[in-house]
Amino acid sequence: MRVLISWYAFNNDFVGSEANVKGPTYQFHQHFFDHDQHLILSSEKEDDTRLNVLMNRLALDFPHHRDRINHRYMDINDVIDMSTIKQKIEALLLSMSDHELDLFISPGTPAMQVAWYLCHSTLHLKTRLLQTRPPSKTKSGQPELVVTQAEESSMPVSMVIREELHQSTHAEEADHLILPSIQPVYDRAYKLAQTDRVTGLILGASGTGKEHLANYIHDHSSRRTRKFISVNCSALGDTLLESRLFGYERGAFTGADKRTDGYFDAAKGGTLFLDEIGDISPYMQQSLLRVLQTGGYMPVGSTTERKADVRIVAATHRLLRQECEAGKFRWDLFYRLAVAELHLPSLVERGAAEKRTLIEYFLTKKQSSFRRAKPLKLTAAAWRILDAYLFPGNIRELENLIESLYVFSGETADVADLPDWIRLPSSSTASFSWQEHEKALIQRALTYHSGNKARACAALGYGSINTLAKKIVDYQIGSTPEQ
Ligand SMILES: Nc1ncnc2c1ncn2[C@@H]1O[C@H](COP(=O)(O)OP(=O)(O)OP(=O)(O)O)[C@@H](O)[C@H]1O
Repeated sequence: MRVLISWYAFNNDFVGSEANVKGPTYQFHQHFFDHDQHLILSSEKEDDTRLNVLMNRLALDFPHHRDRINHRYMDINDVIDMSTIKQKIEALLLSMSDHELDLFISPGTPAMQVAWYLCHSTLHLKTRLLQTRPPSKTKSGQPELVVTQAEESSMPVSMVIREELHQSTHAEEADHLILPSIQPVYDRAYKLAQTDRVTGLILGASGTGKEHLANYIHDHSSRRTRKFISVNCSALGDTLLESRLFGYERGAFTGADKRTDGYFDAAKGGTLFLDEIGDISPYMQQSLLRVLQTGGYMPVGSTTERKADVRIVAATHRLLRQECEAGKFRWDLFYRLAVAELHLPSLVERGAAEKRTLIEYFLTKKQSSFRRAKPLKLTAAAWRILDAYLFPGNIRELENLIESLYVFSGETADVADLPDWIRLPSSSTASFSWQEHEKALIQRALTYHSGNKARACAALGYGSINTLAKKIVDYQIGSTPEQ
């Protein structure tokens, strides 16, 4: 779909309280509009009388455009605040990234125009910058449409950023294995990284690489020289999570003997990764929503607000939309977080060929950390068993398995070197239900480690014991695990 997007011109699109037929928006419709949609942006929060006047006039004079004209309230307090304008239109453009976007830049304040230029040159979306030349400035006496070429040479800032990114991409390349099934996710993540503060929500089962992807976003953004801080939200109760995130003043609670900065301070200028966001309480959902809405936060026990200068990337293994539908997670927070939603597939969804490539990748990658002269080899029989195994713990389980093979095998790993639960699958692993498989695996790990949750958790490769504890409840695994 071809979409035209523009602000309206506060002065030029109006004569008094009427729409100006010589104004840029009207003229565009009269001479050049052949789009599937025109999205007119208003800086107001709601109820914009001027916008209504303009839209009514366009609908009246160009009835065949009527159904194609839409509007969006952008809620911009200060129309010369370039950074806020840029942030808001970045989010808008990313949400429409599947379309061809013509950015009509003639109407709007200079700050709005610069923001269009920056978004066009840094987001790598299918955007064109359009301007109109009024009849008084053309030889023909007719208005002309100009497609503005924002060459990189006219964009020194973004060029510098891109050059640095290019170098860092090379440095990081070895750590990211981007195979075809996740290429589109990483492409979207790259575009997200090019924005400054747009939030991202990564969805995917445990061990699918959510934190890895969040790291990739940070490494490819202009924030990469600052910190990437990862917080496992499910591991901390409300009070602890709140004081860790926002910091606290001296005397804020018993034991708070000195003023302490939180993760929002520590990650200043960088990226804050909120893992297991789906597990936070309604109270913390409200607190985070406030930060995302106001851009500020208050340390516990303080009355002074601090500005939050972080990009938030959140992740969860939960089906967050369903959690919202069930009333367990706030929709308003969901939408604030999910400006860019990224979904990582499980290993089962990624197919046999990619699983093999991942095994080979980790066999090679771990060689140097285990100081082996040659990469570990697998016998054909061991390969057959791994081909049949579904790896419910996804990449993390696969990576852990290769590490344990390096620890316990010689130059070649054979069937006998594989753990029991992989070598001797029970009838339940013949099932292709991911949940059944994971449940069986947890039961076996608990049996194997005599019910010791910490050891079972490490063997399963879960990031925290809380993840395991929750799964035990979710899957209704009894205290006496099945054999
Ligand atoms: N694209 C990739 N290339 C190379 N290694 C990867 C990739 N994706 C994930 N990994 C590796 O897989 C392991 C698991 O990834 P990660 O910790 O990001 O998963 P996760 O989804 O955040 O897990 P959890 O939900 O349990 O927190 C890590 O060691 C990570 O480095």
